[in-house]
Amino acid sequence: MSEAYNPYQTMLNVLDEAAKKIGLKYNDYVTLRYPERELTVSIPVVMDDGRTEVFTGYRIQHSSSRGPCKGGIRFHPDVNLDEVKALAAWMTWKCALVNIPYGGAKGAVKCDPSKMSIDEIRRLTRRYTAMILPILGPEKDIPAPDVGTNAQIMAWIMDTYSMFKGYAVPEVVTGKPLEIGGSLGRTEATGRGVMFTVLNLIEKLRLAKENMTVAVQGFGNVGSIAAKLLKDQGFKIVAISDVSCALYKKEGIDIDKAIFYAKNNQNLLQGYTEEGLSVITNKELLTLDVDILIPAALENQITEDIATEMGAKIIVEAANGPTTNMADKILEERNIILVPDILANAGGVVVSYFEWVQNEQSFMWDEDYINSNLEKVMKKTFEEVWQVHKEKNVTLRMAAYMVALDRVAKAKKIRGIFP
Ligand SMILES: NC(=O)C1=CN([C@@H]2O[C@H](COP(=O)(O)OP(=O)(O)OC[C@H]3O[C@@H](n4cnc5c(N)ncnc54)[C@H](OP(=O)(O)O)[C@@H]3O)[C@@H](O)[C@H]2O)C=CC1
Ligand SMILES: O=C(O)CCC(=O)C(=O)O
Repeated sequence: MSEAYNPYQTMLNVLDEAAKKIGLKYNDYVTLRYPERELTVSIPVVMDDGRTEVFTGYRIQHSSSRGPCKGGIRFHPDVNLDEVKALAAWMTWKCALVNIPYGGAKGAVKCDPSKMSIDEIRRLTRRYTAMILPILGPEKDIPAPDVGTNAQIMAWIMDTYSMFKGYAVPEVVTGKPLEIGGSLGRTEATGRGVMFTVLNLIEKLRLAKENMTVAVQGFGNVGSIAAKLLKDQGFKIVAISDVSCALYKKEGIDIDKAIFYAKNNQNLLQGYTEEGLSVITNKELLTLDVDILIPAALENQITEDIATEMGAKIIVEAANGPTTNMADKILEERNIILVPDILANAGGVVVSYFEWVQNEQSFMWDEDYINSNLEKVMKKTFEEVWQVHKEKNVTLRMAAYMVALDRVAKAKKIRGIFP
């Protein structure tokens, strides 16, 4: 991976610039350039054919200054340490930005769940959990779903942790099934937060949502739900994609039908048909002439060349880290508005926080209460970022980092650096 595309370096570049802009001296924030703790584990798993395979896993805790570390677990064949370090740091900034009492963490296992049986995934999850267990806990570090993981995997994490403790500890993980203490609204929360972000932005820009065109890259938990909720709001979703293919329809794709199809086709869009639908390339999707582009897949998708050819007027980052530093500069020069990941996709961790609070209280909130509180948090956070963006004449990404870093640096300063 070249330096420019190293997600941790991407994060550091923005962090350093934000620190300068809010007047922090190097000593005031240097510790935030490093994760507090990095754990790499080798996870032996007996595969269905009797072979023992050893997988590499990580759990990175970037910061615990504002509370327990918090962040998802990714199962993906291409994960690497710097990527997980970046994802952990982005969690610190995201939790601070939406002002919930958490620090940031992220975990990952280098594996391809699409090529593994359910039993192999369960054995891998349980062994990985056992190996990172010393640094987990409801008051230490609380995992959640991310790419390649889901509520069932969170249930196995909860069960493995609880077995070691000797009693049920639902609050050790969020994004669990409802039956064991999961929260209503968590599955949809990230996509719903993306939808609120789009609505908050177009209100500021005084644009009417009806028939605004949207392209969504990635059709997993976040992308498919964001697409569905935006379609329900009156937006026209003209393009969607996953690893298997990218699809375009000028009149708008029937998202409910596409979701139903993918669910019954091993979560793949490949083979989906509709009258007027055509297959396009991933690059064509990213550069389509649409009102809004929503990257909802992985990092480093919007590179310099994509940014140069970008046809969208607005980008709302549902994925973590989809845009490189150089692409950011080009988009700014081209006056393409970009709402950054730590704001746009924060809905997931906000409802994770609600889930953790419900578990701590042994009490369940109803879905309307959860969704309306999520809407309030997303609106308030958007307003704060927008104000800094206008007052300081900086991009929305820079404004979001300035707000978040200020909160984390203050917490660190008040607590004092050891000794
Ligand atoms: N889940 C959550 O609550 C949160 C997730 N996020 C971020 O959102 C993003 C998506 O996560 P999530 O939806 O949970 O993950 P999922 O695993 O549910 O879905 C990921 C999707 O991205 C697709 N994809 C992967 N690579 C590409 C590519 N190169 N081009 C097109 N599509 C691609 C996958 O396709 P296929 O299935 O074919 O492999 C899949 O449709 C990630 O960046 C994640 O960190 C952020 C906040 C919270
Ligand atoms: O819900 C959570 O705790 C974290 C979700 C996540 O991994 C993310 O926001 O990137």
